[in-house]
Amino acid sequence: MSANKGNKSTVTPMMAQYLEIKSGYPDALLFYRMGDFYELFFDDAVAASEALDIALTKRGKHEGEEIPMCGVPHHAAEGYFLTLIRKGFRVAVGEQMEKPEEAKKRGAKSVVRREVVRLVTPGTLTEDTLLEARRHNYLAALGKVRDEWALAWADISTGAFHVMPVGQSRIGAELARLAPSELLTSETVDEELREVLADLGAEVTVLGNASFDSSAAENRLCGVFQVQTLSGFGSFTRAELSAMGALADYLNITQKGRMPMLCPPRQEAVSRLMSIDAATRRNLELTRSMQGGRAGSLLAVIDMTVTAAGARLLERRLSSPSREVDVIYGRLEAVQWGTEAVAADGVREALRRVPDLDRALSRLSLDRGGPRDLASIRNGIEQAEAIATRLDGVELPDLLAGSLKGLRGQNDLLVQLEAALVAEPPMLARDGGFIATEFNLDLDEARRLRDQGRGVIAGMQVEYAELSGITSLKIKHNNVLGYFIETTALHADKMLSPPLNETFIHRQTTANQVRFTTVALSDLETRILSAGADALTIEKQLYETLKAAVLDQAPALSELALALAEFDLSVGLAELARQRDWCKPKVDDSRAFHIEGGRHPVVEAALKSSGEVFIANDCSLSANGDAASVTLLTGPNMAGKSTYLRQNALIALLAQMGSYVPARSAHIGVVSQVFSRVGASDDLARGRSTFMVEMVETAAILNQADDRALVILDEIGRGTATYDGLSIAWATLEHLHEVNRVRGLFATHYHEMTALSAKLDGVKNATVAVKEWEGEVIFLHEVRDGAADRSYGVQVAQLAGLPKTVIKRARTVLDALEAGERDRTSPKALIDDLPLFAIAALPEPVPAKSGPSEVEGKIANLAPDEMTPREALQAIYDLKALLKEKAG
Ligand SMILES: Nc1ncnc2c1ncn2[C@@H]1O[C@H](COP(=O)(O)OP(=O)(O)OP(=O)(O)O)[C@@H](O)[C@H]1O
Repeated sequence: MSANKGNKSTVTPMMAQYLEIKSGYPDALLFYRMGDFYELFFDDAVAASEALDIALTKRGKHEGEEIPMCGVPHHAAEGYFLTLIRKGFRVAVGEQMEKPEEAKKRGAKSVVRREVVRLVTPGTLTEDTLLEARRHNYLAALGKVRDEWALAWADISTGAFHVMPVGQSRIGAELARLAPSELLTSETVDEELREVLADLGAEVTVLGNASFDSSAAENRLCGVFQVQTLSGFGSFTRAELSAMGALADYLNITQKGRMPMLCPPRQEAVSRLMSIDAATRRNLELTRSMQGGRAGSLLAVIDMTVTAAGARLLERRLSSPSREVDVIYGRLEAVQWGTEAVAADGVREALRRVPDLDRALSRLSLDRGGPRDLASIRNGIEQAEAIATRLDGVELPDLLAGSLKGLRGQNDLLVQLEAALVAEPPMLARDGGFIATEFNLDLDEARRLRDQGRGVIAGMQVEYAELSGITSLKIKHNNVLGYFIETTALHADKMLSPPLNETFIHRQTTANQVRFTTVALSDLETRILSAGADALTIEKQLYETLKAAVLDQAPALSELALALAEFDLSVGLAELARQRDWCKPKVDDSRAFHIEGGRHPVVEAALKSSGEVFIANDCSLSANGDAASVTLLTGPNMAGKSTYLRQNALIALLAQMGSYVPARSAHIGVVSQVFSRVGASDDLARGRSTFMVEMVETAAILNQADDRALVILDEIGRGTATYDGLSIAWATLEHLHEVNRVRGLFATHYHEMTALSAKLDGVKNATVAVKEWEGEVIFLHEVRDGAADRSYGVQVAQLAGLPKTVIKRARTVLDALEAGERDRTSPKALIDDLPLFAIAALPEPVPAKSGPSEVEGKIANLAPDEMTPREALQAIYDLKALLKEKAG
């Protein structure tokens, strides 16, 4: 049953109000506040009960039919909001705007006034419980005016606000970088970009074109920032204004006019950042692993920050490495300071005590905060001061010297907050108890009266017990009766008869108890209550004053929070470099790419946890002038080709985000774009064939890569028939070399391609070494110059546990094919010549000989303590060779 068919004349006043409010929010689930609960009705109730797995009940009738209903307690609502949002719903929160008594004054049948105070959507969350502390929660808007596009994005939980123009072909990549949880588009844009947006995985909210009107946007934004003109913030294109304006409009709609604190918009220039498209991000597992979570991603492995804001800054940097040498250099200097300075450890310790200032500030500005947020601000400033003092007189690199300035200047606010707040205040201002004693004399006085009153009540209980002779008599309190005297029903008669009934006034009889009051108790209660209420009123006023004092300093506090995050990130990356033995890369404007002893940080960490060692490898892609430099990598399956390819891309990326890198040394001429593709990855979700996806992605590289691009191609062409695949891979490599002139790594199983190195100056061959022993492969994971002779696919299949008969048969087929290729016989003729498949009897194991053998003798002569690992390995090979020889 739908709520919309309600005929208001036949419905109860409350249902009429419900339907009226609901009609304004047809796309949201309306949480309608009723006392201590939020209730949902009609279709909303059915959908919510299913999504939340809560009971669906009924409440009254509407047009003769029962109304489906479900409800959740208001204090637990946040959790339910989150579940619903994760399941793709949006929630409208309808609150009671007055007390029931106030409504009654308007007439007995009046309904409490209710209004939607907030629309909860994925991009507009602020509650700690709903957010991931270490990740940004971006709300983005995509604006288009004529043929210009722009992206604006904000994190209202921290106040960050950015905008930038974007070319249409880059929209997907930029959205992949930001990974917003909600994207706003206009009706027109939504149609035009349906496919890109579907790929995004974010909630797309389509707004009317009016929200994107660029002229209205200017006024709206001037209103938000309370300025006459936006020119103080920079000059914006019409498309940028449109995107920012839509964002502001949406915040206004969802927050019901209560604008969150937003920093002035910062313009980002695309040309200053390394460009990494969506497929590359997925493929390199930068911030999310292939499984979708943070675990297993590069971010998870390198995150040694100790504050939430530091972790968010790290994610930002990793998602958008710079291509400006100065910026990169500045960040690297900061990390270097962290690795060397004695003071860095102390800074890290102080940072551990820093709370999430950004999010506390944002909640306070939206009036969703409480005393605990004030305490977060206090504790944050305290630690900032402590760090600043610790660094007094210490020589700092420019970036951190700038941050140090941001840490200072909040002493007045700190003094005020320290004096005002108790050490650990409660979350909500509602119940008081957060202002310290001796901060406000009136408050101290009101509290004294209130607390004394409680002492007097205890005395009164003793007095009445004596008077009545009932030792079990108690004075209790509840929200309905206030203070009352209670005895068991056993004493009812006595209490209700003279002389006691002259003092005790009967109030209530329950199954087992009788309750009374007295004139003296009522008086005392009034005094306690008013003292308590006075105390609460004063505390609430003080809360408002303190909140205003904090918000007054909001811009400076945001700067302070950023400065703390910068310190956290620098010392976090320094700690990482120290622990993992990473080196400071050299980054410049050349076209160098020279890495010695490079490692894959994620694979290395995984191997380490199982006690294995990662083999470091060099990589040299340095290019002459504007020529290309591509290494063609061949080698068996499982040898480590993919790992090698990715590790070099990751090293470039880490260097340009301003981090040390997992290598012995690294020299990188700035990379403007990174492309990484793996052949034939499934993309069934998008309904494209694997090969089609591979080709679409390859096309994107060939069309976009310039001579500053780093291109990593892993087995391109393997998704189709051998000769088609080889031809495509061949032509792709030629194009990358001749036209795009990139620096790149190209892994392939098409050994025919190794011939290209003779024809193309910028192409050289490399292979990952293996040793073959008795038909088995031993992976050495060493990258060497030269080409692999074969793929060892059959041997790997054997390792994977394919039945021995299948392996044997595969060997026969392979030998025939290889022999045929040499003699140029057609495959058809070869197949015809092969003997039929038969389950061959496996050879019996050779029985062991008795007595010490020659092999055993040699083993006895080995001196392990004097051998290098290489000599030891060689000795094992020799022994095995001997064994084989003996076995004949
Ligand atoms: N340098 C290394 N040192 C130690 N172990 C490594 C190294 N490189 C790779 N490995 C190990 O080898 C495994 C296979 O590596 P990878 O997937 O890169 O091989 P591949 O050559 O790309 O294989 P395929 O051709 O089958 O895709 C990895 O999971 C890792 O455990």
